Amino acid sequence: MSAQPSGSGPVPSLDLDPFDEAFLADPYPHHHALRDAGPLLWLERLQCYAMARYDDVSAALRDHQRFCSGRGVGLTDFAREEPWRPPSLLLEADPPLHDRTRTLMNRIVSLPALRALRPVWAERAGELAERLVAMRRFDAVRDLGEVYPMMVFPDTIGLRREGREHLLTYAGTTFNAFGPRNAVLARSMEQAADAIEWVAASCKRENLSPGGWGMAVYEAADRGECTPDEAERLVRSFLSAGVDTTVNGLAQMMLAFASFPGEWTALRHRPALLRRVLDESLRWDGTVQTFFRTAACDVPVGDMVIPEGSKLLLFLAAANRDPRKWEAPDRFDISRQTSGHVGFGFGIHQCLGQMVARMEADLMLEALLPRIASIRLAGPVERRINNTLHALASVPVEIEPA
Ligand SMILES: CCOc1cccc(C(=O)O)c1
Repeated sequence: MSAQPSGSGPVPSLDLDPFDEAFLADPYPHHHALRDAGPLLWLERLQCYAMARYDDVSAALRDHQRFCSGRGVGLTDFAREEPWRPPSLLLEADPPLHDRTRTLMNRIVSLPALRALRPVWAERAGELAERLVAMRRFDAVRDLGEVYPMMVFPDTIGLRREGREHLLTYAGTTFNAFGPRNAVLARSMEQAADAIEWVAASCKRENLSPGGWGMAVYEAADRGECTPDEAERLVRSFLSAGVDTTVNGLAQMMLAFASFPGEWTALRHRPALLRRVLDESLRWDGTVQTFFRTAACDVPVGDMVIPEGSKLLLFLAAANRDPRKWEAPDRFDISRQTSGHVGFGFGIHQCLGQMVARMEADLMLEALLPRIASIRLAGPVERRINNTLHALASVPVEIEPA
Protein backbone atom coordinates (compact mmCIF):
# COMPACT_ATOMS: atom_id res chain seq x y z
CA MET A 1 0.00 0.00 0.00
CA SER A 2 1.65 3.28 -0.99
CA ALA A 3 1.79 5.86 1.78
CA GLN A 4 0.05 9.18 1.39
CA PRO A 5 1.67 11.63 -1.03
CA SER A 6 4.79 13.08 0.59
CA GLY A 7 4.70 16.70 1.61
CA SER A 8 1.11 16.66 2.79
CA GLY A 9 2.33 17.06 6.38
CA PRO A 10 0.98 15.34 9.54
CA VAL A 11 -2.33 14.08 8.10
CA PRO A 12 -3.81 11.37 10.36
CA SER A 13 -4.11 8.09 8.45
CA LEU A 14 -7.13 5.81 9.07
CA ASP A 15 -7.46 2.21 7.97
CA LEU A 16 -11.28 2.12 7.73
CA ASP A 17 -13.25 1.49 4.55
CA PRO A 18 -16.33 3.76 4.39
CA PHE A 19 -17.67 1.67 1.49
CA ASP A 20 -17.58 -1.56 3.48
CA GLU A 21 -21.12 -2.94 3.63
CA ALA A 22 -21.31 -2.82 7.44
CA PHE A 23 -20.23 0.86 7.40
CA LEU A 24 -22.79 1.66 4.66
CA ALA A 25 -25.58 -0.08 6.61
CA ASP A 26 -24.94 1.90 9.80
CA PRO A 27 -22.42 4.75 9.24
CA TYR A 28 -23.13 6.88 12.31
CA PRO A 29 -21.06 4.99 14.92
CA HIS A 30 -18.02 5.29 12.60
CA HIS A 31 -18.42 9.05 12.12
CA HIS A 32 -17.22 9.86 15.66
CA ALA A 33 -13.74 8.47 14.92
CA LEU A 34 -13.63 10.32 11.60
CA ARG A 35 -14.56 13.70 13.15
CA ASP A 36 -12.32 13.24 16.20
CA ALA A 37 -9.26 12.24 14.13
CA GLY A 38 -8.94 15.83 12.85
CA PRO A 39 -10.06 18.35 10.20
CA LEU A 40 -8.29 16.44 7.39
CA LEU A 41 -7.73 12.67 7.20
CA TRP A 42 -6.01 10.19 4.89
CA LEU A 43 -7.97 6.99 4.13
CA GLU A 44 -5.27 4.41 3.45
CA ARG A 45 -7.53 1.84 1.79
CA LEU A 46 -9.05 4.31 -0.68
CA GLN A 47 -5.84 6.35 -1.12
CA CYS A 48 -7.83 9.57 -0.71
CA TYR A 49 -8.23 12.43 1.75
CA ALA A 50 -11.40 12.92 3.80
CA MET A 51 -13.26 15.51 5.88
CA ALA A 52 -16.05 14.80 8.37
CA ARG A 53 -16.40 17.94 10.52
CA TYR A 54 -19.11 20.48 9.66
CA ASP A 55 -16.82 23.51 9.29
CA ASP A 56 -14.37 21.72 6.99
CA VAL A 57 -17.03 19.94 4.87
CA SER A 58 -19.16 23.08 4.39
CA ALA A 59 -16.05 25.14 3.54
CA ALA A 60 -14.88 22.55 0.98
CA LEU A 61 -18.36 22.44 -0.63
CA ARG A 62 -18.36 26.23 -0.95
CA ASP A 63 -14.83 26.25 -2.43
CA HIS A 64 -15.71 24.95 -5.91
CA GLN A 65 -12.57 26.49 -7.45
CA ARG A 66 -10.01 24.58 -5.37
CA PHE A 67 -12.24 21.54 -4.79
CA CYS A 68 -13.64 20.94 -8.26
CA SER A 69 -16.40 18.67 -9.58
CA GLY A 70 -15.33 18.46 -13.23
CA ARG A 71 -12.96 15.57 -12.47
CA GLY A 72 -15.90 13.60 -11.02
CA VAL A 73 -17.68 13.64 -7.68
CA GLY A 74 -16.92 9.96 -7.09
CA LEU A 75 -13.63 8.14 -6.46
CA THR A 76 -12.89 7.99 -10.23
CA ASP A 77 -10.74 10.91 -11.43
CA PHE A 78 -12.04 11.76 -14.91
CA ALA A 79 -8.63 13.26 -15.72
CA ARG A 80 -7.14 9.78 -15.32
CA GLU A 81 -9.94 7.26 -16.05
CA GLU A 82 -12.97 7.14 -18.35
CA PRO A 83 -16.27 7.78 -16.52
CA TRP A 84 -18.84 4.96 -16.79
CA ARG A 85 -21.17 7.35 -18.62
CA PRO A 86 -20.69 10.82 -20.17
CA PRO A 87 -20.28 13.21 -17.21
CA SER A 88 -23.25 15.15 -15.87
CA LEU A 89 -23.34 18.74 -17.16
CA LEU A 90 -24.48 19.83 -13.69
CA LEU A 91 -23.09 17.61 -10.95
CA GLU A 92 -19.79 16.86 -12.71
CA ALA A 93 -19.21 20.26 -14.28
CA ASP A 94 -17.31 23.35 -13.11
CA PRO A 95 -17.82 27.01 -14.07
CA PRO A 96 -18.19 28.38 -16.71
CA LEU A 97 -20.00 25.34 -18.20
CA HIS A 98 -21.86 24.77 -14.92
CA ASP A 99 -23.05 28.41 -14.84
CA ARG A 100 -24.77 27.99 -18.21
CA THR A 101 -26.36 24.60 -17.54
CA ARG A 102 -27.45 25.42 -13.99
CA THR A 103 -29.02 28.73 -15.11
CA LEU A 104 -30.91 26.85 -17.83
CA MET A 105 -32.21 24.20 -15.38
CA ASN A 106 -33.04 26.75 -12.65
CA ARG A 107 -35.41 28.42 -15.13
CA ILE A 108 -37.25 25.11 -15.57
CA VAL A 109 -37.27 23.98 -11.92
CA SER A 110 -38.62 27.39 -10.87
CA LEU A 111 -40.97 28.48 -8.09
CA PRO A 112 -43.75 29.42 -10.58
CA ALA A 113 -43.39 25.97 -12.19
CA LEU A 114 -43.71 24.31 -8.76
CA ARG A 115 -46.68 26.51 -7.82
CA ALA A 116 -48.44 25.39 -11.02
CA LEU A 117 -47.87 21.72 -10.11
CA ARG A 118 -48.93 22.02 -6.47
CA PRO A 119 -52.71 21.39 -6.86
CA VAL A 120 -52.25 18.13 -8.80
CA TRP A 121 -49.44 16.93 -6.52
CA ALA A 122 -51.59 17.77 -3.49
CA GLU A 123 -54.50 15.77 -4.90
CA ARG A 124 -52.24 12.73 -5.44
CA ALA A 125 -50.91 13.07 -1.87
CA GLY A 126 -54.47 13.14 -0.53
CA GLU A 127 -55.43 10.02 -2.48
CA LEU A 128 -52.40 8.16 -1.16
CA ALA A 129 -52.88 9.36 2.42
CA GLU A 130 -56.48 8.07 2.38
CA ARG A 131 -55.26 4.63 1.30
CA LEU A 132 -52.42 4.53 3.84
CA VAL A 133 -54.59 5.53 6.81
CA ALA A 134 -57.19 2.93 5.86
CA MET A 135 -54.41 0.30 5.91
CA ARG A 136 -53.45 1.16 9.56
CA ARG A 137 -50.19 -0.76 8.96
CA PHE A 138 -48.10 0.03 5.91
CA ASP A 139 -44.53 0.10 4.72
CA ALA A 140 -43.11 3.63 4.52
CA VAL A 141 -40.82 2.48 1.67
CA ARG A 142 -42.97 0.23 -0.49
CA ASP A 143 -46.33 1.95 0.14
CA LEU A 144 -45.19 5.58 0.46
CA GLY A 145 -41.56 6.36 -0.49
CA GLU A 146 -41.62 4.29 -3.68
CA VAL A 147 -45.20 5.33 -4.54
CA TYR A 148 -45.71 9.08 -4.13
CA PRO A 149 -42.70 10.32 -6.19
CA MET A 150 -43.73 7.96 -8.98
CA MET A 151 -47.26 9.42 -8.91
CA VAL A 152 -45.97 12.94 -9.63
CA PHE A 153 -42.38 13.14 -10.93
CA PRO A 154 -42.27 11.06 -14.14
CA ASP A 155 -45.39 12.86 -15.47
CA THR A 156 -43.79 16.23 -14.58
CA ILE A 157 -40.74 15.31 -16.66
CA GLY A 158 -43.03 14.02 -19.42
CA LEU A 159 -41.72 10.46 -19.45
CA ARG A 160 -43.45 7.72 -21.40
CA ARG A 161 -45.48 5.45 -19.14
CA GLU A 162 -44.06 2.01 -19.95
CA GLY A 163 -40.79 1.08 -18.25
CA ARG A 164 -40.85 3.66 -15.44
CA GLU A 165 -39.88 0.92 -12.97
CA HIS A 166 -36.37 1.22 -14.43
CA LEU A 167 -35.95 4.66 -12.81
CA LEU A 168 -35.14 3.30 -9.34
CA THR A 169 -32.64 0.74 -10.64
CA TYR A 170 -30.90 3.35 -12.78
CA ALA A 171 -30.62 5.93 -10.01
CA GLY A 172 -29.31 3.35 -7.55
CA THR A 173 -26.58 2.44 -10.03
CA THR A 174 -25.70 6.10 -10.58
CA PHE A 175 -25.18 6.60 -6.86
CA ASN A 176 -23.25 3.33 -6.52
CA ALA A 177 -20.93 4.48 -9.29
CA PHE A 178 -19.61 7.34 -7.11
CA GLY A 179 -18.00 4.73 -4.86
CA PRO A 180 -15.09 2.35 -5.49
CA ARG A 181 -15.36 -0.63 -7.83
CA ASN A 182 -16.59 -2.89 -5.01
CA ALA A 183 -19.08 -5.74 -4.89
CA VAL A 184 -21.93 -3.26 -4.26
CA LEU A 185 -21.20 -1.53 -7.57
CA ALA A 186 -20.60 -4.79 -9.45
CA ARG A 187 -23.98 -6.20 -8.34
CA SER A 188 -25.71 -2.96 -9.25
CA MET A 189 -24.14 -2.78 -12.70
CA GLU A 190 -25.11 -6.39 -13.46
CA GLN A 191 -28.78 -5.56 -12.84
CA ALA A 192 -28.74 -2.18 -14.56
CA ALA A 193 -28.26 -2.99 -18.26
CA ASP A 194 -31.98 -2.72 -19.17
CA ALA A 195 -32.46 0.37 -16.98
CA ILE A 196 -29.47 2.14 -18.57
CA GLU A 197 -30.93 1.46 -22.00
CA TRP A 198 -34.43 2.58 -21.01
CA VAL A 199 -33.15 5.84 -19.47
CA ALA A 200 -30.98 6.62 -22.52
CA ALA A 201 -34.00 6.20 -24.81
CA SER A 202 -36.30 8.12 -22.45
CA CYS A 203 -34.08 11.20 -22.61
CA LYS A 204 -34.56 11.51 -26.37
CA ARG A 205 -36.85 14.29 -27.57
CA GLU A 206 -39.19 11.93 -29.40
CA ASN A 207 -39.93 10.08 -26.13
CA LEU A 208 -40.81 13.17 -24.08
CA SER A 209 -44.31 14.68 -23.82
CA PRO A 210 -44.91 18.32 -24.71
CA GLY A 211 -45.32 20.51 -21.61
CA GLY A 212 -42.99 18.42 -19.45
CA TRP A 213 -39.67 19.54 -17.93
CA GLY A 214 -37.84 17.22 -20.31
CA MET A 215 -39.29 18.93 -23.38
CA ALA A 216 -38.57 22.31 -21.75
CA VAL A 217 -34.85 21.45 -21.89
CA TYR A 218 -35.10 20.76 -25.64
CA GLU A 219 -36.97 24.05 -26.07
CA ALA A 220 -34.00 25.74 -24.38
CA ALA A 221 -31.83 24.03 -26.99
CA ASP A 222 -34.12 25.43 -29.73
CA ARG A 223 -33.36 28.88 -28.25
CA GLY A 224 -29.64 28.14 -28.44
CA GLU A 225 -29.12 27.87 -24.67
CA CYS A 226 -27.56 24.40 -25.11
CA THR A 227 -26.99 21.83 -27.86
CA PRO A 228 -29.43 18.95 -28.47
CA ASP A 229 -26.79 16.53 -27.14
CA GLU A 230 -26.45 18.61 -23.97
CA ALA A 231 -30.25 18.67 -23.66
CA GLU A 232 -30.36 14.86 -23.71
CA ARG A 233 -27.78 14.71 -20.92
CA LEU A 234 -29.54 17.39 -18.87
CA VAL A 235 -32.79 15.40 -19.04
CA ARG A 236 -30.75 12.43 -17.78
CA SER A 237 -29.89 14.50 -14.70
CA PHE A 238 -33.58 14.76 -13.82
CA LEU A 239 -33.88 10.97 -13.97
CA SER A 240 -30.63 10.32 -12.09
CA ALA A 241 -31.21 12.66 -9.17
CA GLY A 242 -34.95 13.18 -8.99
CA VAL A 243 -36.31 9.79 -7.96
CA ASP A 244 -34.11 7.67 -5.68
CA THR A 245 -33.37 10.72 -3.52
CA THR A 246 -37.01 11.56 -2.85
CA VAL A 247 -38.03 7.90 -2.54
CA ASN A 248 -35.52 7.44 0.27
CA GLY A 249 -35.98 10.96 1.64
CA LEU A 250 -39.70 10.43 2.22
CA ALA A 251 -39.22 6.95 3.69
CA GLN A 252 -36.42 8.25 5.93
CA MET A 253 -38.67 11.08 7.14
CA MET A 254 -41.35 8.57 8.19
CA LEU A 255 -38.66 6.45 9.88
CA ALA A 256 -37.57 9.55 11.81
CA PHE A 257 -41.12 10.09 13.08
CA ALA A 258 -41.53 6.39 13.93
CA SER A 259 -38.21 6.53 15.81
CA PHE A 260 -39.18 9.75 17.66
CA PRO A 261 -43.00 9.48 18.04
CA GLY A 262 -43.10 12.61 20.20
CA GLU A 263 -42.08 14.66 17.14
CA TRP A 264 -45.28 13.64 15.34
CA THR A 265 -47.26 14.83 18.36
CA ALA A 266 -45.25 18.06 18.38
CA LEU A 267 -46.00 18.58 14.68
CA ARG A 268 -49.73 18.07 15.27
CA HIS A 269 -49.59 20.75 17.97
CA ARG A 270 -47.50 23.11 15.78
CA PRO A 271 -48.31 22.39 12.10
CA ALA A 272 -46.35 25.52 11.13
CA LEU A 273 -43.17 23.48 11.78
CA LEU A 274 -44.14 21.25 8.84
CA ARG A 275 -41.99 23.15 6.35
CA ARG A 276 -38.79 22.35 8.24
CA VAL A 277 -39.39 18.64 8.65
CA LEU A 278 -37.64 17.35 5.52
CA ASP A 279 -34.57 19.47 6.22
CA GLU A 280 -34.32 18.16 9.79
CA SER A 281 -34.87 14.63 8.53
CA LEU A 282 -32.03 15.02 6.00
CA ARG A 283 -29.80 16.56 8.66
CA TRP A 284 -30.56 13.68 11.05
CA ASP A 285 -29.97 10.98 8.43
CA GLY A 286 -28.99 12.15 4.96
CA THR A 287 -30.22 10.26 1.90
CA VAL A 288 -26.98 11.31 0.18
CA GLN A 289 -24.23 10.45 2.68
CA THR A 290 -21.03 11.43 0.84
CA PHE A 291 -19.60 13.06 -2.25
CA PHE A 292 -16.00 13.41 -3.50
CA ARG A 293 -14.22 16.45 -4.83
CA THR A 294 -10.81 16.69 -6.57
CA ALA A 295 -8.11 19.16 -5.52
CA ALA A 296 -7.63 21.45 -8.54
CA CYS A 297 -4.39 22.76 -6.98
CA ASP A 298 -2.34 22.18 -3.81
CA VAL A 299 -4.74 23.16 -0.99
CA PRO A 300 -3.35 24.03 2.46
CA VAL A 301 -5.47 22.81 5.40
CA GLY A 302 -3.90 24.06 8.65
CA ASP A 303 -0.26 22.92 8.57
CA MET A 304 -1.13 20.17 6.04
CA VAL A 305 -1.46 20.25 2.26
CA ILE A 306 -3.81 18.36 -0.08
CA PRO A 307 -1.71 17.88 -3.25
CA GLU A 308 -3.25 18.78 -6.61
CA GLY A 309 -5.13 15.85 -8.17
CA SER A 310 -5.98 14.24 -4.83
CA LYS A 311 -9.51 12.97 -4.24
CA LEU A 312 -11.27 14.31 -1.14
CA LEU A 313 -14.21 12.39 0.38
CA LEU A 314 -16.70 14.67 2.11
CA PHE A 315 -18.83 12.97 4.77
CA LEU A 316 -21.95 15.12 4.50
CA ALA A 317 -23.90 13.00 6.99
CA ALA A 318 -21.07 13.15 9.56
CA ALA A 319 -20.97 16.95 9.23
CA ASN A 320 -24.73 17.05 9.85
CA ARG A 321 -24.24 15.36 13.21
CA ASP A 322 -21.10 17.22 14.25
CA PRO A 323 -21.53 18.21 17.94
CA ARG A 324 -19.19 21.17 17.19
CA LYS A 325 -22.09 22.59 15.15
CA TRP A 326 -25.33 20.98 16.34
CA GLU A 327 -26.94 20.71 19.80
CA ALA A 328 -27.91 17.07 20.59
CA PRO A 329 -27.07 16.12 16.98
CA ASP A 330 -28.43 12.56 17.18
CA ARG A 331 -31.90 13.80 18.05
CA PHE A 332 -34.54 14.25 15.33
CA ASP A 333 -36.03 17.57 16.52
CA ILE A 334 -38.51 19.33 14.22
CA SER A 335 -38.20 22.60 16.14
CA ARG A 336 -34.44 22.75 15.40
CA GLN A 337 -32.97 25.60 13.34
CA THR A 338 -31.70 23.44 10.45
CA SER A 339 -30.34 26.21 8.18
CA GLY A 340 -26.81 25.42 7.04
CA HIS A 341 -27.21 21.63 7.01
CA VAL A 342 -25.39 19.99 4.08
CA GLY A 343 -28.01 17.32 3.31
CA PHE A 344 -28.71 19.12 0.01
CA GLY A 345 -25.04 19.97 -0.45
CA PHE A 346 -23.79 23.55 -0.28
CA GLY A 347 -22.54 26.23 -2.62
CA ILE A 348 -23.00 26.34 -6.41
CA HIS A 349 -23.88 22.63 -6.63
CA GLN A 350 -26.53 22.73 -3.93
CA CYS A 351 -29.39 20.47 -4.92
CA LEU A 352 -31.27 21.74 -7.98
CA GLY A 353 -34.34 19.80 -6.87
CA GLN A 354 -34.47 20.78 -3.21
CA MET A 355 -37.74 22.71 -3.67
CA VAL A 356 -39.19 19.68 -5.48
CA ALA A 357 -38.20 17.43 -2.58
CA ARG A 358 -39.58 19.88 -0.01
CA MET A 359 -42.88 20.16 -1.90
CA GLU A 360 -43.27 16.37 -2.09
CA ALA A 361 -42.55 16.07 1.65
CA ASP A 362 -44.78 19.03 2.63
CA LEU A 363 -47.73 17.75 0.60
CA MET A 364 -47.46 14.22 1.99
CA LEU A 365 -47.23 15.59 5.55
CA GLU A 366 -50.17 17.99 4.99
CA ALA A 367 -52.23 15.02 3.80
CA LEU A 368 -51.17 12.65 6.60
CA LEU A 369 -51.07 15.02 9.58
CA PRO A 370 -54.84 15.55 10.09
CA ARG A 371 -55.55 11.86 9.50
CA ILE A 372 -52.93 10.30 11.83
CA ALA A 373 -52.76 10.70 15.62
CA SER A 374 -49.55 8.70 16.10
CA ILE A 375 -46.99 6.59 14.20
CA ARG A 376 -44.86 3.78 15.54
CA LEU A 377 -42.45 1.22 14.13
CA ALA A 378 -44.22 -2.10 13.58
CA GLY A 379 -41.26 -4.32 12.69
CA PRO A 380 -37.57 -4.41 11.72
CA VAL A 381 -36.18 -1.75 9.40
CA GLU A 382 -34.42 -3.16 6.31
CA ARG A 383 -31.71 -1.15 4.54
CA ARG A 384 -30.81 -1.23 0.82
CA ILE A 385 -26.99 -1.08 0.67
CA ASN A 386 -25.66 1.62 -1.69
CA ASN A 387 -22.21 3.23 -1.95
CA THR A 388 -23.61 6.75 -1.60
CA LEU A 389 -27.24 6.58 -0.47
CA HIS A 390 -28.39 5.61 3.01
CA ALA A 391 -31.24 3.79 1.30
CA LEU A 392 -34.16 1.85 2.75
CA ALA A 393 -35.85 -1.36 1.62
CA SER A 394 -38.57 -1.60 4.27
CA VAL A 395 -39.91 0.51 7.19
CA PRO A 396 -43.04 -1.18 8.57
CA VAL A 397 -45.16 1.32 10.54
CA GLU A 398 -48.48 1.23 12.37
CA ILE A 399 -50.58 4.38 12.68
CA GLU A 400 -53.39 5.39 15.03
CA PRO A 401 -56.02 7.25 12.96
CA ALA A 402 -56.88 10.72 14.26
C1 LIG B 1 -28.29 14.32 -5.70
C2 LIG B 1 -27.10 14.50 -6.54
O1 LIG B 1 -27.43 14.84 -7.90
C3 LIG B 1 -27.17 13.97 -8.87
C4 LIG B 1 -26.94 12.61 -8.60
C5 LIG B 1 -26.69 11.74 -9.66
C6 LIG B 1 -26.63 12.23 -10.99
C7 LIG B 1 -26.85 13.57 -11.23
C8 LIG B 1 -26.78 14.10 -12.62
O2 LIG B 1 -26.71 15.34 -12.76
O3 LIG B 1 -26.79 13.29 -13.57
C9 LIG B 1 -27.11 14.47 -10.18
